[in-house]
This record gives sequence, C-alpha cells and structure tokens, in this order.
Amino acid sequence: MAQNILEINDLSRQFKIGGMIFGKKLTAVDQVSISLAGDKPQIMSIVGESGCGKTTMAKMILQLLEPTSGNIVIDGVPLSHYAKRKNRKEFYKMVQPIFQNPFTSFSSRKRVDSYLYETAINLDIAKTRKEAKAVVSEVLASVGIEIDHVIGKYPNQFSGGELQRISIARALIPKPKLIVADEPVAMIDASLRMNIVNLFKKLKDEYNVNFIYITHDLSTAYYVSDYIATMYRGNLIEFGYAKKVLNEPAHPYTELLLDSIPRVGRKWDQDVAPPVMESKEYEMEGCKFAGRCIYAKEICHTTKPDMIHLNQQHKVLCFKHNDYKPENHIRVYEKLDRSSSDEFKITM
Ligand SMILES: Nc1ncnc2c1ncn2[C@@H]1O[C@H](COP(=O)(O)OP(=O)(O)OP(=O)(O)O)[C@@H](O)[C@H]1O
Repeated sequence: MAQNILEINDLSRQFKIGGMIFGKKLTAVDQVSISLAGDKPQIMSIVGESGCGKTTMAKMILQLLEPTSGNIVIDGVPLSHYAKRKNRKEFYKMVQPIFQNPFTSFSSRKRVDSYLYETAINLDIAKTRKEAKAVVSEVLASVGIEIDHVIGKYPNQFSGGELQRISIARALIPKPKLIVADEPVAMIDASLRMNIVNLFKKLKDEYNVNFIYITHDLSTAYYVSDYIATMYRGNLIEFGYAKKVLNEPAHPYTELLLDSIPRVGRKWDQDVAPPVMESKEYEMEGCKFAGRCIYAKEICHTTKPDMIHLNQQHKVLCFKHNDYKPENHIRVYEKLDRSSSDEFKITM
C-alpha cells in the first residue's frame, strides 16, 4: 500500500486576541487529525463557514504559519524538514499554493510570461528560457490557454477567471504532489466557478496531483471532492468520502449545510451563521455547535465530544453517535422534526 500523501496529526493553532493584559487565546484549529491515502490522486475539500479555521489550516500546510502543536507529514516527510532554508526549494516542488485573489499572486509590473519562465527556472524545471517556454506552454495548454495569448501581457490585461487559470498553470510547473487552493473561486464570476473547479478534477489525473480545496461553497465542493472535511469553530467535525458525507451526513452541522446544495456560489455564512456567536462558540466547554444543534442534549453543552469512527473512512465529532455500532448501524438519537424549532429554520 502506498504511504499517505498527507497526514495531519493532532494539529492546533492558537492566536492571542484582545489586549496584552485582558487578552485571551482563541484556538483557531483545535487538535485536527486527517490522513489522505496516497494510492491515487485525491481532491479533499475543507468546508465550513467563515471563521471556522480553514485558512489557518491552509497556512499551516503551506508553512506560512507555525502550528502551536501537532504536525503535518507530506508524502512521508514531516514539514519540519522543509523549514530549513536549504530545503525550501524542495518544498515548493512538492507543495504549491493557489490563492483567492489571482491579481495578488502576480506582480502588476511584471509580464506574466516572464514570471512563469522564472518560476520554471528557479525551481530547476528548466535551465534555459527556451526550455522554460516549452514547460510553460504545456501547463498553460492544460488549463485551456495558449501561450501566445499570454506572451507580453501584464496581469491587468487578463480577466480574473483567466488569471486564476494562469495561476493554476503556474502551480503545475514543478509537477507538485499537493496543491493547496484557498478559496480559489471566491473572487471569480459565479458563471465561471465550475469551470475552474472542474479543472482540478481533470488535472489531478493528468498531473497525478492531490488538491486541498478550501471553500465556503459546498455546491462546488460537492461536484469535485473525493473527500470532505467539515470544520466548525476550529474543530474537524466530520471527515469521510465525499459521497458518503454528502449523502448521509453524520454531523447535524453538515446536515444543516447540505440544505444549501446545489446552488453554486451561495455562501453558507449568508445562510446559517449568526456571526455574533463566533467568539462565544470558540470558548464553549462542550460541543461548539451545541447552541445551534437541534439534537443537543445536556452533555453536549458540558463535555467535549470524542471523534467517533463510523468506519475506516468516515468519522464524526458528535455525541449523537457515541453508541454507534457498525455491525447493527444503531443511531441512538431520534431525529427531531426540524420544523418544530424556529431557531434552526434556514432562510433560503
Ligand atoms: N492572525 C490572527 N490573529 C488572531 N486571530 C486570528 C488570526 N488569524 C485567524 N484568526 C481567527 O481564527 C479564526 C479562524 O480564522 P480563519 O481565517 O482560519 O477561518 P476561515 O474559516 O478561513 O474563515 P474565512 O473563510 O472567513 O477566511 C477566526 O476567529 C479568526 O478571527
């Protein structure tokens, strides 16, 4: 069996918020563990509404932020190996980012083709400009853009969608094992979002590359993901095969979110998250979702739930499944009638 392409082990990140004296700590990512098999390329979406810790996770995987505790291993190599300056190039060959705003990924005063050639040369993929041009031409073709359309142009001469496709091409130059795309379609015209996300599906097999797709938008995640990780207030609350999680959500929060599918571009935070609850929920003793959960019992408000493994590929952080037994599929909580609780009604 191939080794895991990604292992996230008990990963946490705290931030100090407030003043020096009365400040407190916010655990933006709280003991998250995820592993992703390396036998074939995968797309794992990390989904959740604003402020749940997605970007903090992405930044730790991209080594832009140090974990407070826990560690990350990519294709058998701990990220700490790449922290040394001499190993940085090795890291960029292995892991590449795609950010939300393609216009900030390119210098506005530099021609886009020069930038792409430099990437190929700096990462030792090409020795000469001629070789670099061949590499760049190939990756651009993979995202549906001809090199002649790019030559001599500056970033502002492209549309947002085009420039995002070019930044995907740039990420492919070193043929990385993992691409971390943090909200890559959030700033793209809604009509073009699926085109970009569908590219991930095509490229994962063409380039044998894994994607971590971070998004608010469950509808795009729905179409491309092999795995889905749902986060809520820093906790990983559900992880599993996308089809399984989306067809039979085990966590009440995933269930709630699924009510917004399939409407491409709709953000959950417009639908379900009262932002005033964010900091209060981060501090909650028990399950952070308890205040909004239609199944919540007393224990949910007082005690942290354990991660329950429903099977090898599906786990959930919820007391609802504490007595789950795979052999007889017992679910101990009776499903409540949602319509009986005004508090949890979702406005569409
Ligand atoms: N540098 C920081 N200092 C203090 N708090 C931070 C910092 N970065 C993030 N946070 C807090 O950590 C929590 C998680 O933030 P994060 O940006 O990871 O969430 P997110 O799910 O990516 O949200 P969004 O989709 O809005 O970007 C939030 O409450 C945020 O305010």
